Amino acid sequence: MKVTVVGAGNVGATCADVLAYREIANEVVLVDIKEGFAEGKALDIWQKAPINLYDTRTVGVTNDYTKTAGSDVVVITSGLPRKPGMTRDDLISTNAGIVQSVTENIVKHSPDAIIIVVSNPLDVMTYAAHITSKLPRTKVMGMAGILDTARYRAFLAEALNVSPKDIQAVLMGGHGDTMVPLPRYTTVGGIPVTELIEEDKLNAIVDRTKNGGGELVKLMGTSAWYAPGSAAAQMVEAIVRDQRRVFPVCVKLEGEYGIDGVYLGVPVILGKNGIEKIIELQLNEDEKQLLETSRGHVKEVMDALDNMAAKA
Ligand SMILES: NC(=O)C1=CN([C@@H]2O[C@H](COP(=O)(O)OP(=O)(O)OC[C@H]3O[C@@H](n4cnc5c(N)ncnc54)[C@H](O)[C@@H]3O)[C@@H](O)[C@H]2O)C=CC1
Ligand SMILES: O=C([O-])CC(=O)C(=O)O
Repeated sequence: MKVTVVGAGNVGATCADVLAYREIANEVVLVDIKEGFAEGKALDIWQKAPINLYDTRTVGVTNDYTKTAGSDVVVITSGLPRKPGMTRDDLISTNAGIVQSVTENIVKHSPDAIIIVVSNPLDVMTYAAHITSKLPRTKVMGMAGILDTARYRAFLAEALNVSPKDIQAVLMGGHGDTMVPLPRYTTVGGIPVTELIEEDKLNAIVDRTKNGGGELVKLMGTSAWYAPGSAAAQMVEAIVRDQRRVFPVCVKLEGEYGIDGVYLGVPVILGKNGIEKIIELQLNEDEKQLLETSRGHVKEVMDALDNMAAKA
């Protein structure tokens, strides 16, 4: 299996590293626009192979998409990360152009690839990649839900002093402050989380999860990469190994949850064809309201992108 990662920065290089050392692909091609940058990162990852014992070949290129030809999966991480004081939506004007031009190059050289978008603002960059690619919606998706759920699970594990391995959870909606963690679908070793933690503590964890990206931006001056890069690699693994894993993934909704034409995180089955199935949960009235707020926000940013395109 051949996987391309576009953007050799913090998230892209981390994703490529996980793909290599976990031998998720035979070949990983790293692409960046900065001269020599992807080549250097790929070489560094390759030089780690004799230490960590893996044989995935890692190749770096500067904007040369011929080397990406025939990729089975492509992860797009190219674009600006936010700085303290910015929202993800502030990145739209720069990142939309980058994501669109990268997608054109990808599809030209790997017409059968499944595309995983990571660049922010995530839901709207998934929209940009999907319309540019002209691929079916099952083959163009965004990574955010695994990351947001992982943050939620990590905070819960800390609060309950249990292993994060035993926390199962699902989270829906856009990748932003309006994301919708679902305590009703959160379990700890099979036990509903609501039986193990007080309501106010759980609410505080939900709020911290919603601001999880911003918390790290404030601490580091740029956004996170270890968990995001690993989350994207986990999606690649589910596809190339046809694992049929159940993850929250950003995809274009076409009537599911009563929503049409908006890109939102929902639970899906991920396998060799990409999105194998969208799972429709029976949400209660409160959850439906939260999802509707999230839909409204993502739709506003999608409209902003359409307006930018109309003026261009
Ligand atoms: N979906 C999610 O949950 C997450 C999304 N992100 C987003 O991922 C993106 C990347 O973040 P980082 O890796 O931290 O940023 P970074 O600045 O470390 O890396 C971005 C890389 O993209 C490259 N690039 C820019 N234009 C390009 C083009 N046209 N072709 C190829 N490469 C190009 C840059 O040279 C740079 O090396 C940001 O938009 C960030 O907001 C970050 C974390 C989580
Ligand atoms: O916060 C950011 O800008 C990057 C991101 O999406 C995240 O870490 O959740």
